[in-house]
Amino acid sequence: MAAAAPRRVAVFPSPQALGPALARLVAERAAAADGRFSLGLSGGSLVGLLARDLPPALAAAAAAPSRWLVAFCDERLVPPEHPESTAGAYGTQLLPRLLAPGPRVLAPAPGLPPAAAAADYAAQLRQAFSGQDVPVFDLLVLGLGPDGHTCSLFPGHPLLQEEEKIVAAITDSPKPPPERITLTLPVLNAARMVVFVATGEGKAAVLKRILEGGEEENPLPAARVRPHSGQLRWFLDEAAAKELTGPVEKHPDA
Ligand SMILES: O=C(O)[C@H](O)[C@@H](O)[C@H](O)[C@H](O)COP(=O)(O)O
Repeated sequence: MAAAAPRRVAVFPSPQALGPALARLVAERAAAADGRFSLGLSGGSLVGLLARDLPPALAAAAAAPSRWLVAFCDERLVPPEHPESTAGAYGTQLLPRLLAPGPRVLAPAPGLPPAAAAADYAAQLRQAFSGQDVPVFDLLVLGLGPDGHTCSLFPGHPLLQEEEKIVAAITDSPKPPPERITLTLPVLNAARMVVFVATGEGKAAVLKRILEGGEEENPLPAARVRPHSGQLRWFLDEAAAKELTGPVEKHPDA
């Protein structure tokens, strides 16, 4: 495996303090992007965090996301109006709160079976990132499960070996719903910057293992995210970071 990318670990007192810092980072990366800003978003608790803190951060910078391309790092194959839909959650909670004109949003086509949904989403990405063998996102914001999963890449799953596809289907996700599509590791590792966001005590043990446990023969999915030439950042709250003993950047209350 390639050498680990340099990484920074930032610890905030609470998710409420972390959110504005994450939003500022997104706004800064967008402002620094050359032309279009491509942003990949994950689901779970991130949706609420970004919906709360990204609109004010962009309003403060008077930045409209019209030059943004937003895509989802994984999606649960449920109808968009279903409470488990990541695109649906962003579509109702975040996107309407951004200044117009809004971003271009790529979302998996609803109603397709898993393999066809993955192929369709891969085709959308290939078109949006034409000229690149593997889409290079300016920023990917990833979550972390207590089992070490990220996107819909789960521990021990054959999808961890995927080297050709940029989007893969999964029909046996251990976290429901079982049918999903996900960006693959080659896409995650091609990004210019990856930020993992993990909050809560339930993530503490897995973070200790990923960040301070040393090399493993079969690394957890999140530990396999080591951008080839991009930056790797971790945004944690104190509860999630409570088992870490190595150096971290401590941030005061925002
Ligand atoms: O489908 C999903 O659930 C997400 O895309 C997944 O990758 C998520 O980011 C992690 O499971 C963390 O979720 P929480 O932040 O809600 O713990």
